[in-house]
Amino acid sequence: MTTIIDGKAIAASVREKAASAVADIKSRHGVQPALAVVLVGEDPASQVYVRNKHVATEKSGMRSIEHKLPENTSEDDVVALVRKLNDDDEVDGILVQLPLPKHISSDRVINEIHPDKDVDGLTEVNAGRLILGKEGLVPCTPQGSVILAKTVTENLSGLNAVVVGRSILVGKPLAMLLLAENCTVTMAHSRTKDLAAVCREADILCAAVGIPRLIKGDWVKKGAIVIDVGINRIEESGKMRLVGDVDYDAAAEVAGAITPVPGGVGPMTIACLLRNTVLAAARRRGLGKVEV
Ligand SMILES: NC(=O)C1=CN([C@@H]2O[C@H](COP(=O)(O)OP(=O)(O)OC[C@H]3O[C@@H](n4cnc5c(N)ncnc54)[C@H](OP(=O)(O)O)[C@@H]3O)[C@@H](O)[C@H]2O)C=CC1
Ligand SMILES: Nc1nc(=O)c2c([nH]1)NC[C@@H]1CN(c3ccc(C(=O)N[C@@H](CCC(=O)O)C(=O)O)cc3)C=[N+]21
Ligand SMILES: [Mg+2]
Repeated sequence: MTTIIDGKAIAASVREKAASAVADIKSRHGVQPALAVVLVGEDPASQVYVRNKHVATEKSGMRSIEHKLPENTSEDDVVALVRKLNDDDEVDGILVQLPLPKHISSDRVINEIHPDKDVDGLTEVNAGRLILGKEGLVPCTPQGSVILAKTVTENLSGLNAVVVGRSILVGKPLAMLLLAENCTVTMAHSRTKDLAAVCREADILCAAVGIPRLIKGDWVKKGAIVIDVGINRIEESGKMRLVGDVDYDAAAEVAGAITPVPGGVGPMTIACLLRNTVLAAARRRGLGKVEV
């Protein structure tokens, strides 16, 4: 039998832990952790995500500060806002929603975020810490993906992990986290030869590509853990629907465990963002160790 990994339920438990840490911080130290989200432009999908983050942040007991800037905002103005948030002692976490409009360098903007407030874990400092095995803020989607895999098998040591996709936001940090779990990691991408054969070797198969149902059922090894990061909006029989990068129905026939889309990795991303914000608040404000 295939286990359908319930990302929504697991995310709810991560969010509960974050909420009780927030309550604890409030009662013991009288401070309310705060997350600032910066959204530039009117991309509909980004607006939905930012809205969801806002609701989840407030539900956890933290303060949510939204900065919505028009599409034509200059790079310098976005950088100026990030610097202002860096200097604001009440702000614990800063998230700049990606993608940014084309005239703005996301690399420049992201690296202006103070590493201790970088709850997305995307700055050079946090990416460096991850690769060096030092403590830092870990990107949310990869973090959530590994939590989900570990609900199936707590010990991932020695397993063959294949990560399809090598983006800075997902694929690369996910490969690093799986390596830290002592997996044997293969990173596949658009130039990989015979992707099907590479995938068939995977005990843990992670797809972070952005192509609907790229990964076919017969690319999945029997009993494998399949983590589908992809979020693709497609039109099917006249209706819009969300599908992953994995051909879910076919893959579920062979996988040992699989994440659905929606209800898999997506909710974990937001839960881990709350977790990172609590961790950032505790570290920055010198509140000692918090359990999240
Ligand atoms: N669930 C969640 O919370 C999140 C979901 N996502 C979703 O995850 C997916 C990936 O996002 P992201 O990493 O930002 O995407 P990017 O577009 O930044 O990266 C896509 C990666 O896929 C690789 N790729 C493209 N085509 C192929 C192919 N035919 N075969 C193998 N590899 C290929 C690219 O390779 P190359 O480097 O060679 O170009 C690249 O490394 C998207 O569907 C996105 O919506 C993203 C963030 C969070
Ligand atoms: N700086 C930055 N950090 C990000 O982490 C980031 C980003 N930019 N830009 C866009 C991507 C995408 N992303 C998602 C978050 C939640 C869901 C999510 O909650 N998904 C629900 C469904 C939501 C729906 O119905 O659309 C689910 O899969 O069940 C999906 C995708 C974060 N991203
Ligand atoms: Mg990219």
